[in-house]
Formats: sequence, C-alpha cells, structure tokens
Amino acid sequence: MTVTALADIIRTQAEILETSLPRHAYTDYHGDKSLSIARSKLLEACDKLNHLVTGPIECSKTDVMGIAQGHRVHAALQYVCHFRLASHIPADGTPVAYEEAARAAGVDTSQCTRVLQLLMTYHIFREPGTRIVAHNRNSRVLLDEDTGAAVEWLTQESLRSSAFFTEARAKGRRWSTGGSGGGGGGVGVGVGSQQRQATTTAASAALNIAVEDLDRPAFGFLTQPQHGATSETSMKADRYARAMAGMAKRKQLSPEHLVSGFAWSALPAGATVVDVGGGSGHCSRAVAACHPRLRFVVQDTNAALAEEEEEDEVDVVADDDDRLRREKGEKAEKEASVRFVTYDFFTPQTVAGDVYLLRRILHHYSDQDAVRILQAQLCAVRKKPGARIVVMDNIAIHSGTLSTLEERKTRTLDIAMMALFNSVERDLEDWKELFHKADPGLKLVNVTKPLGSALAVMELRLE
Ligand SMILES: C[S@@+](CC[C@H](N)C(=O)[O-])C[C@H]1O[C@@H](n2cnc3c(N)ncnc32)[C@H](O)[C@@H]1O
Repeated sequence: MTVTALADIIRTQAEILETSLPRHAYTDYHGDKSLSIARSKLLEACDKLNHLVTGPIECSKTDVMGIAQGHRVHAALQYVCHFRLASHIPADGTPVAYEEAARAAGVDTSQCTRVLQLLMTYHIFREPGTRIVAHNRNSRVLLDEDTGAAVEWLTQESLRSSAFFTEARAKGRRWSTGGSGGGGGGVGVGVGSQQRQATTTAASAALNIAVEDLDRPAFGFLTQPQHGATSETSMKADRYARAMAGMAKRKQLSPEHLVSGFAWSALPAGATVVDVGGGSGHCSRAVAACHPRLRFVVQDTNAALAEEEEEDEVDVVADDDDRLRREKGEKAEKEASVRFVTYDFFTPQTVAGDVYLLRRILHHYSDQDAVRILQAQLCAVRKKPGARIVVMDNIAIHSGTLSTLEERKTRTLDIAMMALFNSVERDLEDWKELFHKADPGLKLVNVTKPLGSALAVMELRLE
C-alpha cells in the first residue's frame, strides 16, 4: 500500500472517530462495534505508514535498531517508578522545577532531568517551559496505585526475565533440543502439543536465571512470600498482586468483559462463585457489583489477602467421611458477598461452589500443571451437580487473523509467559486437548469473546 493510500484511510477513520467521540476519549466507544473498527483501522494504518516511511536502522520506535534499544526507555521508566518521581510532580498538571522534583525524590537533578526528558519523547510527562516538568495523561497513570505497580513490575521482574530469555533457552531448556533452536515460527501461536511437551519445568524459566538462587517456579516467587519471607519478597508479592489489578484496568483486560461474557443472571440467587487465584478480588467485586444476588469466594495463596481472610464463613464441600460443612451465622448473611480464603489451587478444592472461575491462571502453566489445577477443581465439581468451571484466558490466534497490532499484543504475552513461567499461550484446539486431559468428561460447552476483550470466556461442564 502506498503512503497516500494509507493517509486516506487515516483521514477517513479519524473523521469517524472525531465526529462521534469527545477528544481524548477515543477508547470510550461503549460497545459500538463500528467505532471500535474505525479506531482499529486508524491505528493499523498509522503503524503501517510509520513502518513505510521509516528506514530499518533509523533508531525510531519501530525499526529494528530502534526496537533493539527499547530497554533504555524501560530503564528510564524503571528509575521513575523506583524513585516514585511521579508522586513528586503535581497531579493537577501544574509544573514543578526539575530540581524540586529531584530533591523531593532524593535523586540527582541532572540524572532525573535526563530520564524524564527521554520519557517525554515517548509522550510520558511534558516540559511546558524551561527546566520544568509537568504530568500529562500518560504519566498521570503512574499515580494510580495498581497501574503504577503494574508498570513497576514490568520494568523490574519482567524486564529482568526478558534479559535472560535466550540464555534460558540456550541452557538445554525449552525447545533447545531437536535442532530447531527457538521453535522456529511456531512460537506461541498454536504451538502443537508435541512441541509443548518439550517444556521443561516452570523452575527453569528465564526469571529463575535473573533472580539469583531462585530454584522454585518463578510464579511461586512472585506470589507466595509467606514461608520465611523477607520484607523484600513480601513487597514483591504485594506488588505483583497490585500489578495484576493494574493490568485489569487496561480496557482489553477489564473485568467488565467478565461481567458481560458469562450469563451470571442465569445462576440462582445465592449461587457461589469461587474465584480461584482471584488475587485482590477485583474480578469478583466487578461481577458482584452487577449481580448482588451472588456470593463470591476469592481464593489465593498470596499472603496479602490473608488479612482479609474469613474462612470460617464459607461453605465447604460436604464429605461423607469428614463432614466439613460449617455453620454460617445470620451476621455473615448480611455482610459483603465477597470473601477471601487462602488456598493453593494445586490442592483439592474444598469450597462448594456453582462456578469455579479461573481467570488468567492456566496460561501461566505447562499442560502438566494446568491439568493438575483443573483436576483439583474437579474434586469439588463432581460433588455438586450442575457446577461448572469458567476459564477466562487468552486463546492464541493464527497469523493474519487479527490486525498486526492486536496480534502483536498476543504474541508479546506469549513471550512473556515463556520468559517468566516457561508456559505458553494455547489456541482453541490446545485448550480442548488440555480439558480432555484433565478429564475426558470435561466438555467445553460455550466460548465467547466480548467486544474489546483480549480474553475469551470458556465454560466447561462435566458430563
Ligand atoms: C495472573 S494473576 C490473576 C489474578 C486474577 N484471577 C485476574 O484475573 O486478574 C494469578 C493469581 O494466582 C495466584 N496464585 C499463584 N499461585 C497460586 C496457587 N498455587 N494457588 C492459588 N493462587 C495462586 C497469584 O497470587 C495471583 O493472584
């Protein structure tokens, strides 16, 4: 396509957006599919245009040399997060002298200025006058506790794991056998199960090399600080929990898609939704806000949740030998419908539920471990007729199915999973195979992908 043909697309789609949506609210298309498509076409054309007029070694944002230097920007962002620079700049957009911001953060003025000035070229912060800095809408998101934690986690543990990505592969780890190097073009999109069987343990992920002496699965390192935890590992686990809540604030990962992607209203009043690995409970809260007739049990191993634990007020699966059901008092009935329980999802599920929700859990694990998690939930599903498992996760797509920009997001996630956890994104056939492995009677009865959602909702029933 020519530069002018792309420019025409840009003009047409930009006009659609500009006439229909307020300025700076181009993501707020409220489920209007035509506006969502116009925006997607606009972004895609901009990306292609950028690529077309940029040379391959120009060191811009999108050419090979520019991409190879992306870690400098990540380093700058890491610095800003680490020294909490955003919090020393007025949130209302009033500028402050670099010197003042640096003094408040306890850092060197020259360093701080250079870091901020690089980020400004990426539209993060702005310099409205000489030697002053102010927030813009991009930098202001760092002030949000959860989003700030997400950016910090991405530029700390996640960035470190990426630095050791190839080293982990080269050390006789995943896909390094068979002479095909890194798995060729198949990485991440519909990676066949045979290839996936070559997966080594989650304890040999790149993050394990990045973190000295880390000999257990990296996911555990990120999320489970309670055994002999130092304050640093506790802080990291807290940050990870907040980062996950921050990720969910992105439009495509918003819990609103969970609310619209499943027939919650079809569940009977008082039905229990067990949010397995539910983190800080942000998903349960979002559904509870729209369906107050339902009850929610958020389960996680994260010690950060233990403070809110109210295990005694949760129904547990009745067992013939050892009756575990506990009384729940009237007081509990009146209290909030979202409760927290410490639980390890590799162990048999004991909470009696109508829906077991696994949102953004299974894609962190190899097939072997994902099967163990599903089987642990099936222990409870088998005891309650009609109970089901709802998996909300990414379904990997085949090349060319989506726009390049959308495809880029899912492929980036796939590489993140490989670097952090030695896990993989699955296509629909892979998912079905996984469910079958957990139990041949476990059937995928419905799949939906709400508009604008990166994740699909897969409903499973035991036949
Ligand atoms: C990627 S986050 C997903 C959080 C939430 N479900 C969501 O969709 O945003 C994974 C969650 O699993 C929790 N987790 C990790 N290992 C666990 C385990 N063995 N048992 C229970 N929860 C675990 C983590 O603490 C974290 O909150």
